[in-house]
Amino acid sequence: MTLKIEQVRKQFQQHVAVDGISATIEKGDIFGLLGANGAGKTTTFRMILGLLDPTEGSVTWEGTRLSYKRTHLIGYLPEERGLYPKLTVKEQLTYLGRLKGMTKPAIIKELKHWLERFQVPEYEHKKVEELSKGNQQKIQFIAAVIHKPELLILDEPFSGLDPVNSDMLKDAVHDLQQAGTTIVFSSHQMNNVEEMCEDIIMMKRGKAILQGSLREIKRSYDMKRIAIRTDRDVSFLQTEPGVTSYNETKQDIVIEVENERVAEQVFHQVTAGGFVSKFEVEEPRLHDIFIDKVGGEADA
Ligand SMILES: Nc1ncnc2c1ncn2[C@@H]1O[C@H](COP(=O)(O)OP(=O)(O)OP(=O)(O)O)[C@@H](O)[C@H]1O
Repeated sequence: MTLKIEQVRKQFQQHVAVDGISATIEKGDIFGLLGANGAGKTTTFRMILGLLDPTEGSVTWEGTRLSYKRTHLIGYLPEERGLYPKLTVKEQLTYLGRLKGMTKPAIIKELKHWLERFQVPEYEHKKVEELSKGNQQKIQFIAAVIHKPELLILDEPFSGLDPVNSDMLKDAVHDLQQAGTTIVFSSHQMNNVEEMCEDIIMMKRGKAILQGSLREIKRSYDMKRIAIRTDRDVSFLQTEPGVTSYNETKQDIVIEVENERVAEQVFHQVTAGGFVSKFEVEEPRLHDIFIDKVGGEADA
């Protein structure tokens, strides 16, 4: 089961929201879609789901176009949460499960399983409006997965969740992946993306500015962070060409350098003067790559 996005473009009047995105996502992958606010992530999701027609290009699942009619194949956690506040959790999920073609006993069985798993079995008979935002999010997640979709699209699944709930959701997503579900998700929280994805696309103003395996991206990225531990004074590094930042933490001096060549140079300078107990070149964090590539400002 392959999800294929080919040269997809979406134009709203004069505005190009998505501009020539391509990606191949294999069965059982967890694929990350990153970008600042307004970069085009939700628009891309809507095209994958068949809720929006691309202006150009195509999205196919096993060679055929996805449409919301093939709804049993797809699970979607939208960014704008869409639960009915006055319905109980059971009523809500029964309604949504029926739309996905499930029988009532199957819905109840799955619902109980998920509520147990999320440690909130007592929510079955609570109205959605009585639940906190984070807990509503868990219910919305259950709504996206209750019918065991083959393709799961999660738009900002971790927003608003505390660390415990966030971990619970991550475990659930991992288990679904193990069971063969193909998962595409967006997140502004780079640590979540680092933990979960093998492949990513980073979007800016509708275009892919970085794409591929996260490991390769990090390996090839020039920006390097170095942690140094020594009793010697290395403050001369502050004005060293190629050193882009210098910070003294409690134990280490942490600097950032432009590339590997500068890292080598710094190594020779620092070690020439005597004993250094630590000199560690770390991979760049996705957070730093994001800031470097996308910048601080939103795209909208
Ligand atoms: N129906 C629409 N009509 C006109 N413009 C739209 C429409 N939908 C989205 N846009 C524009 O397309 C751009 C991309 O929006 P999109 O919602 O895909 O971004 P996003 O990456 O999901 O952002 P966020 O992280 O804030 O959710 C934005 O500039 C937005 O204003």
